[in-house]
Amino acid sequence: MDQDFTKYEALGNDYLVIDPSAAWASPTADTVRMVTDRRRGVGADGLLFGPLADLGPDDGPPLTPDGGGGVFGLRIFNSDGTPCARSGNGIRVFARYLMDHGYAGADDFTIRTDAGPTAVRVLDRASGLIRLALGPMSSSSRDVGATGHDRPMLRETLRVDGENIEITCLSDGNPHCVVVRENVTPELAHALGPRIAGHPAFPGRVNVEFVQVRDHATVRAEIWERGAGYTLASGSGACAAARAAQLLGLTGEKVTVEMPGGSLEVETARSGEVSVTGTAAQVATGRWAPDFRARLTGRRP
Ligand SMILES: N[C@H](CCC[C@H](N)C(=O)O)C(=O)O
Repeated sequence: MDQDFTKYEALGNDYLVIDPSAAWASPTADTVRMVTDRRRGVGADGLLFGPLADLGPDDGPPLTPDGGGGVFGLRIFNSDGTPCARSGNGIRVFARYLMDHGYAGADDFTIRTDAGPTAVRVLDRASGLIRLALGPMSSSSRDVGATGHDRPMLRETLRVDGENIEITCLSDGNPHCVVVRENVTPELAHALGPRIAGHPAFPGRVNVEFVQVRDHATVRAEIWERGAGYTLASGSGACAAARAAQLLGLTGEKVTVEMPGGSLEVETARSGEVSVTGTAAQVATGRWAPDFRARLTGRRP
């Protein structure tokens, strides 16, 4: 492989892809932080490690990194080094990587992450328009990782520094907390996002989506992610925003989610299955400088 890493972005949500065939070892929390650091590293919201032939003990059917069976294993990391079960933008990015690097020849394939399989359909190769089927989203507090007895988390009140905030929570493998407001801004996400993401009601932390309903088919979302902070867009966050708005009776089955980095189309089938459609694009490929590589590998250059 003539590159150590590739950088992609999906609506300004940027990811580094490291191929195990070119890696020094599996990423650790430390090395993820080093490479995603925006000043001392290459910089990204997260890191994608794959394609992998093995995801660990409860692995299910064998993965086929060569594309033979069309199932590709992927590990996702947030920029703070924590693992992340799923990423709507990251999986589209990885799908594009698989297409660009000759792993995926067909327009339909599957990417397996710690959250299970995600069905990928390439709608337009030239523009990188890709649809992901994420399955149903759960509103169960157990799936969201919230404290208290198991219950659907629709229209709950969360007390944050003396203020009562109405929240609706969902999980697609990642936990999400949706807050509907008449107007949402980056300032709101920066002010309230970290206080909800790290609230004691969510011991494993939570991704937070601030949602403004424009009309029955359009919402605007500002996002604060656990593990990455403020991002310009989030695929699973957009799904949570659209699905929560629909469950609250504010929108229909097809919703355009506008985020600072761009828009995604989210659709909920009658079965409750959620799919998301959007683009992803390659930015750069690169090589580690010898000294940086030495720090990553712990070996002298
Ligand atoms: N950027 C991702 C979401 C990452 C979620 C992650 N921050 C976590 O759950 O830990 C996306 O496009 O879906």
